[in-house]
This record gives sequence, C-alpha cells and structure tokens, in this order.
Amino acid sequence: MSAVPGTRVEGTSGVGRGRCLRATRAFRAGEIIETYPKPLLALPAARASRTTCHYCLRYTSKRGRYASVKLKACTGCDQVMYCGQACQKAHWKTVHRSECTMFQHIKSTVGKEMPTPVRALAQVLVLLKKGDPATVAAFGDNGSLASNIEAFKANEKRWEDIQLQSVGAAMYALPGLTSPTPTAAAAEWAERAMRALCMIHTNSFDRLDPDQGMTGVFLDPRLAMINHSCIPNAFVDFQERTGVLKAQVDIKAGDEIEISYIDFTYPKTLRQECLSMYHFQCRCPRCKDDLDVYEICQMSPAIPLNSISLMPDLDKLRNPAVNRSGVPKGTIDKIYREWLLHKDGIYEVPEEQSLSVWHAVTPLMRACMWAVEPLPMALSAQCTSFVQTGGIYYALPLACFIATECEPYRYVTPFIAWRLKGVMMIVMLMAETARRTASGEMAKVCSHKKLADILASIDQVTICEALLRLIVYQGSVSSSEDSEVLFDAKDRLQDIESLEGREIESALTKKWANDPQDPQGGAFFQNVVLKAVNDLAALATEILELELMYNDHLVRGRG
Ligand SMILES: C[S@@+](CC[C@H](N)C(=O)[O-])C[C@H]1O[C@@H](n2cnc3c(N)ncnc32)[C@H](O)[C@@H]1O
Repeated sequence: MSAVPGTRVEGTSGVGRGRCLRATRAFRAGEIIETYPKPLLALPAARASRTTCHYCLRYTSKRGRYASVKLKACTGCDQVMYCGQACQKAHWKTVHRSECTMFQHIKSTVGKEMPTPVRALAQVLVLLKKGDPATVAAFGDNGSLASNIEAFKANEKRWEDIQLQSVGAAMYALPGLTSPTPTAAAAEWAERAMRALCMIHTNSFDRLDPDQGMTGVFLDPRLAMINHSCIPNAFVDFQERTGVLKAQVDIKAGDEIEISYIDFTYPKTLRQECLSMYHFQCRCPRCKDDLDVYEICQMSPAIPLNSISLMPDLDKLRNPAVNRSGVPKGTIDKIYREWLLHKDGIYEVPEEQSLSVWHAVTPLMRACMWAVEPLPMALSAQCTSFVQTGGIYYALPLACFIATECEPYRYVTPFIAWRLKGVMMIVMLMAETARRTASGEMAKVCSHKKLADILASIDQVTICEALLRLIVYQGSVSSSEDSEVLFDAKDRLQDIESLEGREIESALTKKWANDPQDPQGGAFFQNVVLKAVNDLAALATEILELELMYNDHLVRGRG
C-alpha cells in the first residue's frame, strides 16, 4: 500500500482495534485529508440501479445537477445503466466485461435484481477468478482486508445469510465451478466467497445521500483502514465515483483519524445494534458514559464554526436549555423503542395514530431535549406529513425549528451535509409559501393568524437569497467540487439574481456573504434573516399542538 502524504496506516490486523489511519500533519476542519478515486467496489444500490449511472454513480433526479442526464442500458445485459459512452467504456474496462454475461444469465433465469451485497460479491468473484491484481491483493487468500469471519460464524442467523448469499453470488459468477457435483475447487471457492462477503460487510461504506438515503456501496482498501468512533473527527463525502475523506473538526498531527460507520446521533442501544455487524464494542466517550447529543455538543471543538450559521449564539450551544431531570439516562432507549412501535402513525388518519407517536416522545419534549433522537425523526416526519397533506405553511415553522433547535446540537459542524440540507429545506418551503402568499392562496388556506402575519411581513425572496448564500459559504468550506446541495444552492441563487427590481436587497445579501463580520452585513443577517427564521421556529410547538389537536400538556409540560 503506497504511503499518501498526510496520513499513515498503523497497527496490526486482528490485534486490538487492528490497523488505523493516523494523521501525519494537522488538518483544518473542512480540509480534504485524502481522496479515493479508484475504489475496488462502487455500485449503486439495487433499488436505484435503473436511475443511476453504474460507473460515475450520477443519479437522475427531477431538479438539480443531474436533471438533464439521460441513462441508457448496456445493450448486452440490459441490467446496468450509463450516462454516456465514456462511462460505459470505463466501466467495461474496470469490471463490466467480466460480468456482462453473468447479468444476461441472471436476467434470463431469475428475472430480477440481485441484492446489492450479492451483486458486489459476484463482481469480486469474477475479478478474483480473472486474477485482477488489486482485487486479489484485497480479497484474495492472503488479502489485506479484515474479514471478522470467525465473529460472523459465531452468529448463527447471520452466518446462514452469509452462506446463502455467497452460494447465490458464486452460482452466477462462477458457473462452471458450482456444478451439482461438489469438487475440491468448488469447496475452495465457496469458502473464498463467504470470506469475501464478510470482507465486504466489514469494509464497505454505504454511500448515503441526505435526500435519497442509501444510494450505493463503496469499498476502497485504504479507506477501509479507518476505525469508527461515535465522536468522529472526519467524514466521507462522495463525489460521483470518488470518495473524499474530510476533517470534521481540526485534527492535529498524530491524531487517529476516525469516522462514524453509523448515524452517531442515534441512542446508544441502536448504535450498538448498527455496529454489531462490525463485531466490536465501541468505547468512545459517547458510548462509555452514554452521553447525549447536548453533552457531546458542549465539548465539541466545532462550536466556534457556528458563528456563521443559523445558530450563531454560541452560548446556546455551550449551555443548552434542557432539563434532564424527567429523562434519566437509560430511558432514552425505552422512548426510542416505544416510538418505533408507533412511528408510521404520523402519516395516518385518524389522528389518534399520529398522537401515539407524540405520546411516545413526550418526555423528551417536556425536557426540551429536541435534539435527542427519536424526537428529531418525529419532527422531520411531521414536516414531511404536513407537506404531503397540503399543510405546507405548517411545515415551514417546523423546518425552521429543526434547523435551529435540533440539527446544530446533533451535527455541531455547520458544513455537514445534513445541516446544509436543513437550510435548503427552509429555502424550498419559503419559496413555495412566498408563491402562495403572492397569489392570495395563503389568506384562504392558512388559519394560523400569527403565522400568516409573519409570512405577510417578511421578504421571503431576500431571506431565501441569504440562506442560499449561507449554504454556498458553508458548503465551500468543505467541498473540493460542488456537492448536490451546493450545486442546487448556486442554481437557485442564479434564479433569484435574475429577478428584476431587487438590486438593493441583493447587494445587501452579497455584502453579508462576502464579509459576514462586517457590522452592516451582520446586522442585516441578524435582523432580517435570523429574526424571521427564529420567529417562525417559535411557532412550531404551538402549531403541533393546534394542528394535531393536542392536549397542550404534551408539549409544554404541566407548568
Ligand atoms: C473498516 S475496518 C477498519 C480497519 C481495521 N481496524 C483493520 O485492521 O482492518 C472495520 C473493523 O475495524 C475494527 N474496528 C473499527 N473501529 C473500531 C473501534 N472503535 N474499536 C475496536 N475495533 C474497531 C472492527 O474489527 C471492524 O470490524
């Protein structure tokens, strides 16, 4: 493995935490630590396989960066899609020439998509069989990747799945070897397939998109050297086929680089469940002392980065106004389980179904622990439910509330994609409510007087412009190239800039964005943008009570 400046691999596989990646120099928050442009595996998720280019992994969507991308299927197997000839050629060279016949066979016999890990394994097996050097070095009999195979075997149910999936992949990838009469070679390949699947589970990363969810699987042997922490100092972004490792906070030379394999804001037992696939006990302080998001936030070195964000009041991050007395440690997991039982009720009628969700999370609301899961998930689901059922006006205060009361505590670093998506959600809802306000529709539909008054009094377009500039500002801190949300923000900014008669407002937002420390720009952001967002956010709990015909004790407590 070649040494890359800035980091080195240390440790021994299978001993303690095994190998790890260590910084050999300091990195600033947002800085790129290293990139992985030639992954061994980069596949779209099975459910996205008709809408994603199988080489560059661009996915088609209605709006945004790839809206105009038209995908064409491989004429051989009709199973993989490409956005153009360059991608088709590159994919053919990388892997598809070895798997196209296999996909044709699968299509004619099974007739449906293989699950993503099986497809990934089949790809590894055809390349192993062919003797592809990089694949042999990682997955071969003396391959570099950790497999944790003994730990997988110890879990009967999981091992059964591994065996089944391995047989399925081997059947298609190695048709001659898995004939009905077992041979020594077939047994060897079966063993190899099971080990390779354990390696895939241990070392691959889900490509997670805040909008689309799981969009694919990515495996690079060097990226696979990074250990997990629920208080990570780095994160991985994906730009098309390239994985990009970035610093989430300032990192010192000599620090171990750690990412989170899971959503680190989940409650402890859920995190442990998600991590069980990796077969280790996490001993980070969040796990050891069962610290909640507020406690982690208070000690985060990323707090000062929020001075240009929707939460510039750093004291609020350092001293959150929560009252834990009603929610002793350990009860959060119980609340989470209770919420799981009822969570889908939020989208259902009659209201009692939805109310059971809120009953489950009531202790967290009373303690003002808005950032502690499952409360943010319940609030986001309610926001979506309002949008889907025509209550877009009510979704806006909720989105403002989530972006100010939940996300800054959960993801303290303000350029994390989830934070930027939260700001973008406000922009999208505000643009929609502005349109309906202008057409007079709002006056007919929105019965909440205070909300209607705020919407009628604010300059939504200017606020949207400032919020988009905030996304561009924060997004640029951590992006080598435009991410989806950054591209979308720039695209929407162009639309706004093309509106006539807004020269003064536009000049103000630009002035602020060019120098957020400038007193005039700062006052504009405070008095126009933050005031509107905070005023809207302040209506969120009241709207929940009214719209859900709540007993107000649920949200506000009994005084
Ligand atoms: C992607 S690999 C990371 C590199 C690995 N340490 C190695 O030597 O290959 C994932 C595996 O590393 C180990 N690991 C990762 N994070 C860990 C942690 N915080 N504590 C203990 N083991 C960890 C677990 O065995 C896990 O299945």
